[in-house]
Amino acid sequence: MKPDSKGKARNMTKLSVNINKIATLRNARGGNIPNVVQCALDIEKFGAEGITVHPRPDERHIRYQDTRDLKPVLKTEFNIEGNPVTKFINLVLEVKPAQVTLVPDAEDAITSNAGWNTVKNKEYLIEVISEFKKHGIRTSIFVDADEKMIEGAAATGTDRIELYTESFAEKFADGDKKEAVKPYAKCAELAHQLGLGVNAGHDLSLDNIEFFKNEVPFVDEVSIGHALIAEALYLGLEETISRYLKKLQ
Ligand SMILES: CC(=O)[C@@H](O)[C@H](O)COP(=O)(O)O
Ligand SMILES: NCC(=O)COP(=O)(O)O
Repeated sequence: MKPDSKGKARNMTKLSVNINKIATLRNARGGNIPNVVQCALDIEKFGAEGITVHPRPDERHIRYQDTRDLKPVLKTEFNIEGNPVTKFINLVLEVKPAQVTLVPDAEDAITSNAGWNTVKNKEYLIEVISEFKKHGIRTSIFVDADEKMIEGAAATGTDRIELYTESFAEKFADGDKKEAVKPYAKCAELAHQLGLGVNAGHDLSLDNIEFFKNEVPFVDEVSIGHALIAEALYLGLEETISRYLKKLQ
């Protein structure tokens, strides 16, 4: 932990790179260019501290087989995200990543578009989370920055929450930075008090990450994909990752 400008304890925030979009590019031609596994290894070499994938039921980007191919070769933390339908649960129990992030996304969702209602789904989440934890897999659940949902998450036995940052990113882009980040800072503080680890992700970018990191305490990890891969088109993966790492120090 290092103190920030206000003297508050800050932990180091790990960068986990979501490689879904690399798989999207590969799938566009049906071959193996770019090679998703090789890209993940290079991303690790460039300093990322984790690799995130979000296999969706239609396997439009990351395929279930990709997760099996990645697991034995990755050296950093492997995080698999998804809706815990039976097929997904079985995959995670087979692959055994360091972390599973549960996301309540509908099959036809273009991307993740909501956090869990942790109060309504409490029993279901308790059941799924305990199964993953029994197998030594750290759990995280995707939630909106809503204090009731954080309290509900703590009651499920999850190790961490992932704050769904789309609304922060949207308001930040509109210029309302302070207001945008307020609920996230509150919820991260509350999660920490309740003994939960804090992750964050969705629409984070080189533009907004430093502000988020500086304003929101106790963030253990951010997972970033869409913007990072788009930025890398101009900067290259190595330079892009190095810029994120500097902003997350
Ligand atoms: C959980 C989350 O926030 C998503 O951003 C996600 O993992 C990205 O998924 P797509 O690549 O399918 O948009
Ligand atoms: N968990 C969020 C994630 O993995 C990446 O989201 P995005 O940067 O692609 O929006």
